[in-house]
Amino acid sequence: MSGLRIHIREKRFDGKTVLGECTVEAEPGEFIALVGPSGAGKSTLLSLVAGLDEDYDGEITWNGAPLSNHGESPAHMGMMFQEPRLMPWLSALDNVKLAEAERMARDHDYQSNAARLLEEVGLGDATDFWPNHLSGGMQRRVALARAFVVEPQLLLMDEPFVSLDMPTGNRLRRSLLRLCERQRPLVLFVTHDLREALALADRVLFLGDTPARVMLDHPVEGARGKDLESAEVASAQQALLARYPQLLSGILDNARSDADEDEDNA
Ligand SMILES: Nc1ncnc2c1ncn2[C@@H]1O[C@H](COP(=O)(O)OP(=O)(O)OP(=O)(O)O)[C@@H](O)[C@H]1O
Repeated sequence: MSGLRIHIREKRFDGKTVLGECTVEAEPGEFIALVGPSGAGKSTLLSLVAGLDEDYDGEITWNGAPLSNHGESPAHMGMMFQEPRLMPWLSALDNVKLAEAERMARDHDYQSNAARLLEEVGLGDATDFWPNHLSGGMQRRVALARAFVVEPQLLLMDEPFVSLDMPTGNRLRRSLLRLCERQRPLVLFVTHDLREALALADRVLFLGDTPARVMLDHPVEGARGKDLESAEVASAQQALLARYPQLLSGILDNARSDADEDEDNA
């Protein structure tokens, strides 16, 4: 098949099975959100796909070939995490260029896309800034540009916009969708915010149970890029909650306690 196929039979940490039987198939260009209660194994699953952890029983393939971090990966892969993980001694531009280094070494005619990507995410005037002179939202923009500069066929995102204020998060979500529209990567996007999943994704996968497995594969109605705070997203969330109350209670409890924490910190 074309695209991504994940078949995990088992993933253990310290003798404890964290992921059980999990199968996910996804086509190139799809945007898939992965949600589930805290500790369900979302980040673990992403790190297996990223090849950061190869100690598991199962197979992960891209267009039928093993997707491995060793040697040449069959899919250009982009990643973005909760923390922007920028090199503090490099400018914004050089941080993005760093992700192109391998490609530049391989292809001497390759022209850097780093400046154009920074322009696209709204940082055209800040390319020479050091990370510690950038706001948290701007640092995430650099990380977003860096994820896309490799023109990824597969983009792995682990809560990339968590703990940003709503307007900053919304601007980043819009930038992400614009870049997706142009480059059409397959996106695996981990979030604990069900509204964010319903606003961005084509499909939402719910990871849950012990050991974790995919408990629900939910196609999202409507176009990508809904407003997180819209009535459309609220009613989609309500409908899901009414249909799968047991499944979603853990996720919504997380979201509520995060919101309480944000209020306490405000
Ligand atoms: N390196 C590790 N060593 C041991 N246990 C680990 C390790 N990484 C994760 N775990 C355990 O695996 C389980 C799944 O963790 P994971 O971080 O993947 O969950 P998650 O769904 O991403 O959670 P959250 O939403 O809180 O980030 C948890 O019980 C966690 O404690």
